[in-house]
Amino acid sequence: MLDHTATNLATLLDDPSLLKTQGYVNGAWIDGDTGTFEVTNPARGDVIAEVADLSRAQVGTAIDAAYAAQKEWASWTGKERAQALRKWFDLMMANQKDLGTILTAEQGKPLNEAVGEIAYGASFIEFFGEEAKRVYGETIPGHQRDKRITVMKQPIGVAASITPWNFPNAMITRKAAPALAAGCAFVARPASETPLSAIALAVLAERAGIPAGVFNVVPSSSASEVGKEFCENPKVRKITFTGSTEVGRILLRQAADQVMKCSMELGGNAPFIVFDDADLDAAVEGAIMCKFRNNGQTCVCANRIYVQAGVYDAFAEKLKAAVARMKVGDGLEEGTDLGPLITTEAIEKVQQHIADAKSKGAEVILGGGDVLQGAGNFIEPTIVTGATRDMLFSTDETFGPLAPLFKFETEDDVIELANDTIFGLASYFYAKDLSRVYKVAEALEYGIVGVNTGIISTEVAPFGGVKQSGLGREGSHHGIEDFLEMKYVCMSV
Ligand SMILES: NC(=O)C1=CN([C@@H]2O[C@H](COP(=O)(O)OP(=O)(O)OC[C@H]3O[C@@H](n4cnc5c(N)ncnc54)[C@H](OP(=O)(O)O)[C@@H]3O)[C@@H](O)[C@H]2O)C=CC1
Ligand SMILES: O=C(O)[C@H](O)CS(=O)(=O)O
Repeated sequence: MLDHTATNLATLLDDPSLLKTQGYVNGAWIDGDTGTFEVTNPARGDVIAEVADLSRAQVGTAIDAAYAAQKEWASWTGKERAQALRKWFDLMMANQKDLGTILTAEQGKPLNEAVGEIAYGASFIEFFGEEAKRVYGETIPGHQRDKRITVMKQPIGVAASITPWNFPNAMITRKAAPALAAGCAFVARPASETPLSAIALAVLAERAGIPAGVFNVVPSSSASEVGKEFCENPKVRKITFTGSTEVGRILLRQAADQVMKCSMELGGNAPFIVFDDADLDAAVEGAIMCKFRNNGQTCVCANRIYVQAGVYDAFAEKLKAAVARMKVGDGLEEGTDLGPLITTEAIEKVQQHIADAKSKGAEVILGGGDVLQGAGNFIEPTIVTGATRDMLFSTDETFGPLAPLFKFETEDDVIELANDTIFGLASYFYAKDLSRVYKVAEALEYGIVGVNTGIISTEVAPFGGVKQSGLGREGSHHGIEDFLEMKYVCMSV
């Protein structure tokens, strides 16, 4: 474990100019009217930056700038917007390691995961740059001999985003890319824990020649005030949010007053099912990636692991051996598999879930949730067996390195168990029998089903949830529709 010296982030970068701490509004770098707020490295506990704390009035100014810039941006051809987005993509990839270092320093994930997130985030800009040229309309045969009907799609206007700390780059680009490709202007409010990655995106947007006012970043310590400005300002026509279902409900209620279009990527509670006929080694590998990516801090992480009785003990032993080999440490350190959790509250939630499970009869076969020594938010990964549906992790998202193993007997039993949640984002199962694969994939009530894989995230597919996991889809050619309005023209000839 590192001795937790100060991070001195700028000294770790090839291009320290990527490390800015101001807001980016209408093409200008601005300080916050309400001072600054601190950003800390969750692995070392040291303050790595003091970031501009923009006021609600300054967020309003950013919205005004976006409103003023949007019409001109929408007048560009799809190809012209595509060329600007391509330059932004190229700059992100050229600065991938620096962007990853900034991300790890403020969020904590291992550097290889952070660098991977940059490529994932950039892939949305590349993909939707291409889609900018394919916003097609249609003609419809008239309902009367003298009528002609054409349908056109136009950008919705100003879109505003609120995003979480767990993917500080990709959650912004997954929204900004389709918005800008569609001809919208964008105001991004990043999580207060991780604003530096968003600001670095603005540095590169400016270098890519994206016009002033089209892409704005408004760091702020007050999320609720910014959320209210986004929902109450009549110049904003779309709010797009990634985060907890609880906050999603707040924003939906606030947006209702203006009947604002909303995209919501909310909480999850993913089941990960291992059938008797699964390739056990593949299932263990998939469980490791699905459960421990970002140290369990993703909305698509396996939250409940169901293993059929015939392979339960073998799977538990294999998983325990694999997790025991994982290294907990500073994400900036070579060889780290599991970084810190984002806050001490996140640690307490994992410990609460472990204590609850033990009190209801679960057995800890690895770990136990002890905090590891050092200034960072480090906690040992834990596996429990004997998990049952009355335990907290059956209904609540753990959002940390806890793998609860549930035993099940039949296919019908596990489908009922898997679907018994208010959430419906991601689900996974390992099996070989083809008819079982088809039946289970159709029966799972989720927006995403991973079959014999633990990683489902890609820019080419429509990411999103059903039930209380959200509204709308991000990624794939569907993703741009959320930033377009459809209009038809009925003409008498
Ligand atoms: N479906 C998905 O793709 C994802 C879902 N999530 C879910 O989010 C949760 C974990 O992420 P977490 O960041 O803690 O979630 P939160 O919902 O607490 O925060 C998400 C964002 O919303 C902001 N926020 C908080 N309260 C308000 C408010 N009243 N009005 C406007 N904005 C607000 C936060 O700001 P600040 O941090 O500055 O307080 C942050 O930027 C988990 O439940 C996880 O499943 C997370 C990521 C992806
Ligand atoms: O915030 C998240 O958890 C992401 O949506 C998960 S993913 O898209 O990176 O898989």
